[in-house]
This record gives sequence, C-alpha cells and structure tokens, in this order.
Amino acid sequence: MTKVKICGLTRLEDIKAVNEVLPDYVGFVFANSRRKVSLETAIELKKNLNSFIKAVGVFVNEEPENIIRFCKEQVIDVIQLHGDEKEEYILKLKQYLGNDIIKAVRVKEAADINKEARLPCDYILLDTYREGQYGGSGTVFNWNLISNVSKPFFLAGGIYSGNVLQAVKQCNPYCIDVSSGVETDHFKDLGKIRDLIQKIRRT
Ligand SMILES: O=C(O)c1ccccc1N[C@@H]1O[C@H](COP(=O)(O)O)[C@@H](O)[C@H]1O
Repeated sequence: MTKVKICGLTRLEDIKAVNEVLPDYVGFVFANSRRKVSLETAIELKKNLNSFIKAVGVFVNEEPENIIRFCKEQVIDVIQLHGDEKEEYILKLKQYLGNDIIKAVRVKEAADINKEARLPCDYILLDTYREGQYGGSGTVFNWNLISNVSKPFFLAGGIYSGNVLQAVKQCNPYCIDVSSGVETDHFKDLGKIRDLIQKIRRT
C-alpha cells in the first residue's frame, strides 16, 4: 500500500491528530519556512509521537554537523535534504549516520529525475520547481514527466484529498507527501488529514 507522510507539524495538537490516524511518516521542518521548528520544539513533539510513526527532519543546505547532532539527539529517524545537496554531502552524512536519506528533486524536466536518483540516497522525493522557494509550495507539477524512476520515490507538491487518488494511480509513488493540502488557515487540519489517509488506504 502507498505510504503517507504528513509534513510540517509544529504543535502538540498536530501530534495528537496524527497519533489518531497513524501516517507512516511525519515531517519536522528545520529550514527557513513558516513551518520551521526549533530543535527543542521537535524534541517535545517527538516525545509525544506514536512510536510507529517515523519522524523525518527536513533540511535545506544545512551544515552536516547540525544534521548529525539532530540524529544523535534521536529527534529524527529519517533525513530529508530539500536543497542543493550534492553527492559528497550525502556521502559525508552516510559516513556518520545509519538513517535513511531522502533527496528532494524540484522537477523542471524529466531528465532531472533520474539524474538525482543516481545520488547515494535511499529515496528521492519529487516536488514542484518554483523559483526562489525550496518546498511547501502547495503547487502540483506535471506528473507526465515521471516515468521509470530508478529508486522508490516520495511524491510531493500540491497534493490534497481531491487529487491524491489520481496521484497514486498515475505515478505509483512509494509514499505520498503532503503539507499545504492538509492545512486550514496555515495550521494542520485533522479532518483533512483523515480524509486524505482514508482515501489512500482504501486503494
Ligand atoms: O513545508 C515547508 O515549508 C518546506 C520548506 C522548505 C523545504 C521543504 C518544505 N516542505 C516540503 O515541501 C513539499 C511539498 O509541500 P506541499 O504539500 O506542496 O505544501 C513536501 O515534501 C514538504 O516536505
């Protein structure tokens, strides 16, 4: 079954919401964003998170030493690199950490996808390219650009309960990744999260 990641949790009530519906992953954004959380907040959120849910740390061009520190604090289980990180950067993290690594690709053209899939990461994440913004755009990209991806991939960018079934059917991702599409007035909305997860799990 297609897995689900709910990204950009910031409050204890978000944690209570996901504990009810058990997505496979949740994301804590440590990059510049209105969803950014501090290490201290993330520690508190993770303490209250159901242990079946994996916590993903979302970073953009972060110092590797900080990522290593966050992993050692056991705040995150999986690392999501959503910036311009290259092969040497990923290899450096791999040298010190056993955590799975997801590398985001902001897709402009089909060739971008398998170029990034050759990086020494465990998964890639396909997201919308938007000038001047690394992620959380709430915008869909052209899914027709996806074909024969050589690694399991997360599909992100503007997914919500109204297009998630089409996304699963057309793209067959390993995991659906959603942030803006399960928010109301910039905060996570349990009704929207529940609706999305129910739709995926009925497929
Ligand atoms: O969510 C953010 O604010 C964010 C900031 C910087 C990098 C990545 C970010 N989130 C990731 O963006 C995608 C798509 O989100 P959306 O559903 O279109 O809002 C997702 O992978 C988030 O992990």
